[in-house]
Amino acid sequence: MGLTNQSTGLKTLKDSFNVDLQSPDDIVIALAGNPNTGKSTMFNSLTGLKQHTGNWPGKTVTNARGTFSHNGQKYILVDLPGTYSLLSNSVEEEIARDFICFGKPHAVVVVADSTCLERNLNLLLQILEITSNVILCVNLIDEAKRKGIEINCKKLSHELGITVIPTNARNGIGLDTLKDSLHSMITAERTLSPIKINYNDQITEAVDELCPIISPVLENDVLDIRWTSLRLLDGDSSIIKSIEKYLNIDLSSREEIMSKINSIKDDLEIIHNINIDVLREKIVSSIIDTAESITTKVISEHKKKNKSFDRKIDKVITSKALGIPIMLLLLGIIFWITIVGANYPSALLSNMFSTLELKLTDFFNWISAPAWLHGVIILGLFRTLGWVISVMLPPMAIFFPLFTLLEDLGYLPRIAFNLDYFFKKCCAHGKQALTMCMVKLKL
Ligand SMILES: Nc1nc2c(ncn2[C@@H]2O[C@H](COP(=O)(O)OP(=O)(O)OP(=O)(O)O)[C@@H](O)[C@H]2O)c(=O)[nH]1
Ligand SMILES: [Mg+2]
Repeated sequence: MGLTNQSTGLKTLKDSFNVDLQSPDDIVIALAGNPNTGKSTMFNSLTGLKQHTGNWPGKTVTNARGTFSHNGQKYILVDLPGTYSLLSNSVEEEIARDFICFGKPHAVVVVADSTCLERNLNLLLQILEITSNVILCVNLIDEAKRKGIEINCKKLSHELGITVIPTNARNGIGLDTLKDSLHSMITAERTLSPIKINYNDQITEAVDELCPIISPVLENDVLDIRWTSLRLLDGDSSIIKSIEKYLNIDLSSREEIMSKINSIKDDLEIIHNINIDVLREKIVSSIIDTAESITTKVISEHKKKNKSFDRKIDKVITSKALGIPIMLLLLGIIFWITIVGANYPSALLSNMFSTLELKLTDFFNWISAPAWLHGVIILGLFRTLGWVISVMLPPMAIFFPLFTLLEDLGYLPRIAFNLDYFFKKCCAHGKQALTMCMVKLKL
């Protein structure tokens, strides 16, 4: 397919996404996927950078960039925020969608969590509607193995019509194969024809009717016309804004397009009883059905005792009745251990600094240092440093390991789940509780 010749989007990449290509031969790769699937871990392994990673969803909130070379070819890797779809339900979804649509990366590597493949395929299928240059990394294979889940990657590749690589981003397993596959993709002459989502007849007819109207307006090859038509029909106003922002085309002022969209929508509602909500529901269920049918063909699950035990624990710690009390109790215990436990090392450190201060004062007296110098260095700098260390260090040294323990046990996403209801009330998301927690502690 010779992706090195692709030039569309290079200007947009630099101007809008701050991805500066040193040479026109540089290849831009986007890392996309559901939250918490190991994208940043893979990004760090490939580029040697240190993007923030952790065992809860929603850590990466903006695009991060890094580079690596393979077989003499330079690759620019862009780590996108984790998203469950590209239907612009959140800012992260818009960031990821806009980069894939308008940044026109040469290829997209979708990092999927192999322990819940079906949910991850929903996003993959949506990305395949926008671009065919996609490689799927079935990540966390070690976790899948532990849970008795077996994925037939060869069959999955055949079903999807794209390259599928089993990976363990934490240990770097499969990353060499990924680099080789990227190399083959950019040098290959053949065009990929991956699987497409099958929508019902009424939706397909509606899209077919809108495509010829949209096609001459949008620049050649910039956006997939069918995908764009579907977004316009399902009332996604953010795509109109993004088209204006990145392509400088104001669709909302094109009378012929807007009236055609409205007349198709009216026909769908009057003739087929498909209003905008039903249309969205049908689009989403077509994606889910396709993902489900593929998953059942490629996955085999051996029931393991520990899996059902995990589920039982999950049911209790996220239940309506016990979820919040258990969370408050656990966080209360951690808070108590942090505060009470920190008192002892704090007192020790404080005593140590007081003794040291006396000794240093004796030393200053011995050398007959002026009072102002003693005031600045000992009573000012040294005493403040001593206070800060004795007060701040012990709680941090206790809290962070405990927080890491909760993270490794997988409890943090459960906290986000339990708090989601309350955060939603103020137009936020439960996962922000964890980010808030980290920011508060860093302060
Ligand atoms: N066991 C195992 N853990 C992994 C693997 N890949 C990543 N992880 C862990 O999974 C967690 C999430 O990884 P991240 O790289 O932060 O995930 P992300 O997809 O960037 O997450 P968001 O930015 O929130 O979307 C971290 O604790 C990683 O160490 C893997 O292959 N196996
Ligand atoms: Mg990340």
